[in-house]
Amino acid sequence: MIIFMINKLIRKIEKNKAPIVIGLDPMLSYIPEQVKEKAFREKGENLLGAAEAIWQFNKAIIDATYDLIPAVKPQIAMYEQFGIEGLIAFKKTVEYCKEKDLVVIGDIKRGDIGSTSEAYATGHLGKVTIGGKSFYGFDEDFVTVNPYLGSDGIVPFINVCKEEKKGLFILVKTSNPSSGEFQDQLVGERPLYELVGEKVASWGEMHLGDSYSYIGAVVGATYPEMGKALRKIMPKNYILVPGYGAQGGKAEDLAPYFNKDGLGAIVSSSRGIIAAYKQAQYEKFGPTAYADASRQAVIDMREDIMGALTRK
Ligand SMILES: O=C(O)c1cc(=O)[nH]c(=O)n1[C@@H]1O[C@H](COP(=O)(O)O)[C@@H](O)[C@H]1O
Repeated sequence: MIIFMINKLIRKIEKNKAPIVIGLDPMLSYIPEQVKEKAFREKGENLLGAAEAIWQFNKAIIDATYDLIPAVKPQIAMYEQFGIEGLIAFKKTVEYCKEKDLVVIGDIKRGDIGSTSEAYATGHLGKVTIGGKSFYGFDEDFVTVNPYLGSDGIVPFINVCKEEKKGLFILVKTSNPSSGEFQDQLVGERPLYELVGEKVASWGEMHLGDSYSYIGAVVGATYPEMGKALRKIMPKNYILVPGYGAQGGKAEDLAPYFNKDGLGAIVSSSRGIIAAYKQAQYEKFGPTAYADASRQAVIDMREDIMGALTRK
């Protein structure tokens, strides 16, 4: 029997005691020289070589951490910047993570009108039919989506999720400094992010896995007061919480994003994990043991967050 990915995600979070996700955002500047040199030697100092370097970099980090974590979140822009070669590295990364039984959240932040959204949803979560056969495109388990175009943009994604037993994380309140420019605007007396949160809650009620909906939300770690309010508004939606670490989000601020059952949120960190070897704290590993530094950073992040939840 195929189970909803949200149920698998929760099961893995509970098993690993780790409500965390590693963001695979491989900027070339994060990749140690020896990895780049080898890739350039083998494939050329060009788009193909760069794509090879990010793939090899990802693979080593996945190998060093997959037993500790429930999920990864590759951010597609970091691959797209290398054109088709980068997208092939994205696809290889998704496939490899799935082989390691990780839940893959494709951070693609799509949102468009109906038929175009349908094509995005098909390409990233569903399958296309060609002749008499069906083919999966990128085949992630969840994707991030932007709700600015309203239901027309979101419903095609929900339909594919229902069919494929996959899921979404819809942007509700983002972690970046200017997120308030639009998201905090009052509509009547309510900020827009709360209205979006209510809509996400109602989509969630209609699309439940076991205990939680497969329609999740994104709420940045950098706005804990808003996180607290949104937790109440969206009790059954899983919240993806980016902004921990590099953007300043702290573990002690994260407890309100979780429900009383200890579930309901998954905290994301990209640079803080994949470029850990560059931080003073992990200096002893050096660039050659970059994947070991990432493993240690995952262990530390898990302890930091679980510690804050226990003190809650
Ligand atoms: O959807 C996201 O993941 C996301 C939403 C948001 O509000 N803020 C945010 O930073 N992100 C993503 O989370 C990652 C942040 O990376 P770090 O700041 O390095 O942990 C990037 O891939 C962002 O695109």
